[in-house]
Amino acid sequence: MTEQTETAGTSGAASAETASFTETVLATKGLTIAFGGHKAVQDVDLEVKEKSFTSIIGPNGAGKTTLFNLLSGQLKPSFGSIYFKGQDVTRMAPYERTRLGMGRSFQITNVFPNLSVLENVRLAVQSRAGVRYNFFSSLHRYRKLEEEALGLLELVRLGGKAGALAVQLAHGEKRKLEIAMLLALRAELLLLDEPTAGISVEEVPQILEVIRALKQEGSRTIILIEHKMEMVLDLSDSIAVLFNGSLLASGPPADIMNNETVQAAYLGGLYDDAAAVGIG
Ligand SMILES: Nc1ncnc2c1ncn2[C@@H]1O[C@H](COP(=O)(O)OP(=O)(O)OP(=O)(O)O)[C@@H](O)[C@H]1O
Repeated sequence: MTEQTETAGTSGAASAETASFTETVLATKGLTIAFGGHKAVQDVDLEVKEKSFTSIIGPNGAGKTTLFNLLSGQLKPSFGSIYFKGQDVTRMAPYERTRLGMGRSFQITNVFPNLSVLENVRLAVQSRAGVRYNFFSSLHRYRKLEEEALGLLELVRLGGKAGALAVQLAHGEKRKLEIAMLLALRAELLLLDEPTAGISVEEVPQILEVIRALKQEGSRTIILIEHKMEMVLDLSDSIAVLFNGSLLASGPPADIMNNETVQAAYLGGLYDDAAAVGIG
């Protein structure tokens, strides 16, 4: 059922407006998970190029979040494998994947509500540095950690809130803080699961701006689950369409829009956001 349209970089001759990506950073082979008799993710072969921006779309219940749970290690597959930078991570625990550079925002559980925004990010930087290096004791090194934390807060447009308590942040600002803490862990692969879900309409453009800034900075691979199609089309180098747990198609946005299998699914009334996508 899977129809692979040409993905950016796989041809070696990407179009003028599409960046060229060569290295595969994440791959799944035959990834499947069944809950009882129901296959929520079925035989998914996904290939994500290093430093590319991929969106995963599909109707409610298509298996998008389940796929993320498999990628981040919250769930173990019934069949299939996951490779990160060529290494088989299928059986690794979530924290091991995080250490390798796979980052998912909700894994950030250590937001201290009564510490400042800056202190939260500084602690995340420190915990990463503490894992990889020796304990930081000197004031000079402490200031380095704080500088890094401040830089990350600027990147997520939270520099002006550095001194605020985390508990005082608006919902959208909390999302930005989570992203900053994820960046503090030096995640090379960011798994962003509907970052605009549940935030106010006014805050959506700010989250979009942060995600666009991360993309433009260009040092990370980003996979986004998102229902807001204008955002998906604006940001994505590649789109993967999930349908009933299967990968229906993947490729550059223009190819996905023109893909007959995707169109048939949309025109069949099986996809709620058809109008937003502009198909049909
Ligand atoms: N732990 C679980 N046990 C049983 N069924 C599950 C479990 N997790 C997910 N499912 C089922 O797997 C299917 C895929 O769910 P999933 O949440 O991954 O979809 P989704 O594409 O993320 O949907 P949405 O866009 O609504 O978030 C659904 O039918 C869901 O009910």
